[in-house]
Formats: sequence, structure tokens, C-alpha cells
Amino acid sequence: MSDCLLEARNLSKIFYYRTGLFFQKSDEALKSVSFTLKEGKTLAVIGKSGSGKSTLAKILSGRIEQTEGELLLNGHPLQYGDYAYRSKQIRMILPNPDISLNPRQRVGELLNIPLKLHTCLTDFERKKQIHQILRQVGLSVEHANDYPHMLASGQKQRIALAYALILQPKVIIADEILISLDMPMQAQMINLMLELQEKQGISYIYITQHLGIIKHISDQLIVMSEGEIIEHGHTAEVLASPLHHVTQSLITSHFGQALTAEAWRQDNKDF
Ligand SMILES: Nc1ncnc2c1ncn2[C@@H]1O[C@H](COP(=O)(O)OP(=O)(O)OP(=O)(O)O)[C@@H](O)[C@H]1O
Repeated sequence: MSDCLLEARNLSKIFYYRTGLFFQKSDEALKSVSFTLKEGKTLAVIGKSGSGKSTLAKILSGRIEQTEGELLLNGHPLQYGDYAYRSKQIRMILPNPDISLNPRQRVGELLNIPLKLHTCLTDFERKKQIHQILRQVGLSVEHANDYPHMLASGQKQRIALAYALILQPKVIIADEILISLDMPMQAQMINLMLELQEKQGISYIYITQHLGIIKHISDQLIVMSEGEIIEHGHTAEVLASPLHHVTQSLITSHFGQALTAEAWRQDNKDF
């Protein structure tokens, strides 16, 4: 049996938008994107701004529909509009929790929403689940009573992770989630995500322009440009010997130089 958890087959997305009363333009944001993700592994997606990364994340999480192509989870096709099913399988971490958390909602109320919407758990069981998730992300159960403004940035990021984890999905999508945190906080979050992956077999799709992070956490790497996958392979191999000039320029602009196998071995700290 194949150990492939998620498969994208020729995903394409064309956005149509009006430019005047009688005019319409289109933007081909994704062009026949295919990849597979194994259970308990991390796939990183990198690319310059406008390359289609967020469009891909939105299609995977079911927020927008692909124009063409198929998505399969454990070999079964996922349909657009199947949000109740998909949100238990694939969840996106809330981007920028400093802004996206509702200031009038206590943490426990926020985490209760997906449980109420998508499970048949009793009040007591939901409370138990919320406390368990808070502990899993390294927070205390008392944080369930806090409002977002009472939390530090790193704690808000943990709440965003808890919100993604609460329905126990198989795949978590992280789109540029650590950008607002300082380096020690980024390291803490990454260690937490890796620990959850080891214990629970979660698979991550990690989207970023920050190569320092993906070098440490991802198994496979996809490089996107103008809606297409231009390079794909083991992260260490792609970063040490990039074939495409866009990958080469992403690497030199991040690390200041090409990443030789020797540089790769020596660098074990640079987030
Ligand atoms: N709702 C939309 N309507 C029209 N065009 C869109 C829409 N969303 C994205 N696009 C276009 O699709 C292309 C890919 O955008 P996307 O946001 O997926 O790229 P990205 O790699 O995530 O960029 P960034 O790193 O800046 O977020 C861009 O040309 C963008 O203008």
C-alpha cells in the first residue's frame, strides 16, 4: 500500500476579475501543480512574492476551488465545499494571530467553535479537549480564560497552532506563520511543531520565503515561480545543488552565497 497521505494532481487556478464595465482579465495563479505528501513528513513550498504559494494553500485548505485538477487524501478525492470533512483532515494555522484573534473572545471560546461546529462532543468533552490541546502546545489550562490582549506574541502563536490542532487533523498548513516572532520564539515554535509531528504523525505543508527555517524542518521542497513548480526534491539536495536560476537566486539572497554541501554541514544554527 502507498504511504502517500495527500496528493495534488495537476492543480490549476485562474482568477477572473473585472477591469471595467465590459472588460474582464484573468490571472493564471497556478499551472498544473502536482506533488505528494507522506504521513509524518514536512513539505516546504518556497517562491518569490506572487509565485502562487498562498493560492495553493487556500486550495488545499478548501477556502477556494481549483479551476482544474484533483486533490486526494488517502487516495480519496476531496471535493470543494466539503468543509466539514476537510477541516478535520487539513487545517491551516491562523496567519498573524496578533491581528486575526478576536479581541472579544476568550481563548476557550475560540477553541470551542470548531468543536461545536464539527463534532458531536458534549460540553464536558469539549472542555476536556480544549484543556488537552492547550497543554499540548505548552500552555496551561488557565489560558482558556484569557483574552488575546493578555497574551504575549509567542503565546498567541501557540493559540493559533492549538486552533489548527483542535480537530486532530492529519495535515497542517502553515503559511508564513513565524515571520512576526523573534528568533528564540521561532525556535521554540519549530521545536513544538516537530515534537507534535513525532508524537502524533502530523504532516506539515510549510509555506515561506524564509529559507533558514525550511532548511531545518522540511523533508521535501517545492520551488514555485509564476504558478509553476520549477524544482522539487529532497530539501538538502535542492538547496545544496539548485538547478533553476530562481532557486539559486532565492538561496543566495537568503544565505548570501550558494549553499555547498560543506556549508550545509557547518550550518546548524541559522534560522
Ligand atoms: N483573489 C485574486 N484575484 C485575482 N488574482 C489573484 C487573487 N489572489 C491571487 N491572485 C494572483 O495570483 C498570483 C499568485 O498570488 P499568491 O498570493 O498565491 O502568491 P504568493 O506566492 O503567495 O505571494 P506572497 O508571498 O506575496 O503572498 C498573483 O499574480 C496574484 O496577483
